[in-house]
Amino acid sequence: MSVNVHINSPNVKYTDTHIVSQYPYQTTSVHRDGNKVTVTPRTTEMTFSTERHVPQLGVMLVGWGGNNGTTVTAAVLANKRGLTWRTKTGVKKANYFGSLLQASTVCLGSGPEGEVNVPIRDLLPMVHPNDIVFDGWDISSMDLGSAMERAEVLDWSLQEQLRPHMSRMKPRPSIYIPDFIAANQESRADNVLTGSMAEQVLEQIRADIRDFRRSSGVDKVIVLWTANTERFCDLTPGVNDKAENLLAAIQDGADVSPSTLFAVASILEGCAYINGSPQNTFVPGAIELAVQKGVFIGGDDFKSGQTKIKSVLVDFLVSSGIKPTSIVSYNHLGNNDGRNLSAPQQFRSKEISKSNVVDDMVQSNSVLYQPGEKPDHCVVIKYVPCVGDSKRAMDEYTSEIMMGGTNTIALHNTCEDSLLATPIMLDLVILTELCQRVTVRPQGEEDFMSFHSVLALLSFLCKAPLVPSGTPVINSFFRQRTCIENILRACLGLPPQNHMLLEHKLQRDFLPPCAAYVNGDVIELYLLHNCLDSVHNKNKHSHSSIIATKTTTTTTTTTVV
Ligand SMILES: NC(=O)c1ccc[n+]([C@@H]2O[C@H](COP(=O)([O-])OP(=O)(O)OC[C@H]3O[C@@H](n4cnc5c(N)ncnc54)[C@H](O)[C@@H]3O)[C@@H](O)[C@H]2O)c1
Ligand SMILES: O=P([O-])([O-])O[C@@H]1[C@@H](O)[C@H](O)[C@@H](O)[C@H](O)[C@@H]1O
Repeated sequence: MSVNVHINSPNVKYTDTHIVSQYPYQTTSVHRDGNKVTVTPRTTEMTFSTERHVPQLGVMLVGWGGNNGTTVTAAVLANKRGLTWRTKTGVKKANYFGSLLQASTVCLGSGPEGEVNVPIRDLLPMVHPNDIVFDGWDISSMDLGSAMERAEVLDWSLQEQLRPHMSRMKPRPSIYIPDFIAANQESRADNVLTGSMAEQVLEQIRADIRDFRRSSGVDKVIVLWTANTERFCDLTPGVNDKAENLLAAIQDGADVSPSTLFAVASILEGCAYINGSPQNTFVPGAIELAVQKGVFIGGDDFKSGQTKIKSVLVDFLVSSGIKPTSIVSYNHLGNNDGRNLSAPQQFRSKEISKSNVVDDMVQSNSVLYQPGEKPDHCVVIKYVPCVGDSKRAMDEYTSEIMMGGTNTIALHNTCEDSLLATPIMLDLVILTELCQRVTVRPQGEEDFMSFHSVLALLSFLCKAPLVPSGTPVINSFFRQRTCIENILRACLGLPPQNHMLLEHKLQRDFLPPCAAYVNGDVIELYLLHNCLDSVHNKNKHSHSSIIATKTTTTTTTTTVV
């Protein structure tokens, strides 16, 4: 059941069309001079505005017939229909476990009932995954019912219920340039476009997007790449360094990857484009084109299992003052992704995205690491057909501890790769769509502005976060998650989650700065304003004048206590 979160505060205004919040954005400016560090707090008053109308969202998947593409489509259908199915361990029910937005919660504060936690999806008006309409392309012509069977991800008793619906879905013919993916994929390629690169991209793919938007009646379309991992492409001045050069290169049929071609077509159609694979799809020319058109792009490479754990474990170790000195990540998998990754150039793309995920955490701790010092880090991926989509990940983390000690953590993690990736795909498109409805006006600015076209907020969901030039790349799991939570809180005028719980740490009866009361399915939040330094204490030595603004269903009362 969803929860209706309503913020009672003079700093938040609910109009018919928008939620408008006033938000003091507090940061610090730091200057180091030798071993002296000067820290200057800064506050910038911001106005956040979020459109309340949730559009009908269409998602076009590149690689729709693959394990992830079929599984996400099946999962949404199963949830939408409330399907259950019998397995050897009992009856299973469709759900969205693994989704940050659908299956994880945030604490809104505390009240008479204690802490109140609600699903992230209930913080702001968001697309519900059940309402997403799918379409897409694949170089394999197999219908989605048969492709779901080929994927061998979902229980057969569920597949039987879904097959009549999935079999009617047929991937559109796609752009196929064999040199970018493993040669072993050629046997699938029976559904490919012909004609020049420009005709395929600037005419057919763009026409497909327009056709889907018209025929499905969706309000907006987001394109997501979940096709095979490509080799990296060369960054070539005059070819992909600028938007105009990239468009010219496409006209000339130059060395442009299918994933970049889909990016260009999507951007030109005004559709956000997300890259779920590790290759360098977003060449400088594609990024420039997205900025010019004011279209969101995001990626790279879904962060689903082994790497997600790495971004947690290394954060835990380094934040605990323990020094990882060696990280060995081995995994084997037997799905078609693993088959494609068995080719050296495709493996190299994945090795890069899986290897850089600890850099920010390591570089943050100069007590443990000298400048430039890093743990040994080895990534191995092997293709073992027998295990199918049930990837086996084995990791060994060796760390230095106190007084020359050594700590070794060994993990064995069996991931149903596609069942870990598909909730992430849903979070990516739903978060992107929400960000398309958020604008911000910093104090002193005339107009509201959108987030930068390179949507860094998606970092939590990606192994190799794409960020605007000059922006720090954050891989730490908890920093990434807190970033999303606090930005959503800012849209509601709520302060960042600080976990201080001072109301429980001071030897006084201290009213929480943000009180939450559960009233049926409505969560009422009470923000205390002008909360002064002094508070009541039990022997009444100090004066208190906390102003609480409380809006009840009928009247607004301001109480001075
Ligand atoms: N846990 C995960 O599953 C996970 C995590 C992170 C990243 N990824 C990445 O997601 C992608 C998809 O993974 P998967 O397990 O679904 O792989 P998959 O091989 O099952 O599916 C990929 C699909 O893309 C199709 N394809 C290849 N080239 C295409 C093109 N040019 N146009 C359209 N379709 C094309 C293939 O025919 C195939 O159906 C891979 O790049 C993988 O590395 C997966
Ligand atoms: O689990 P994770 O590391 O996030 O990501 C997975 C890799 O471990 C695996 O080797 C690869 O085949 C998958 O495509 C996915 O990238």
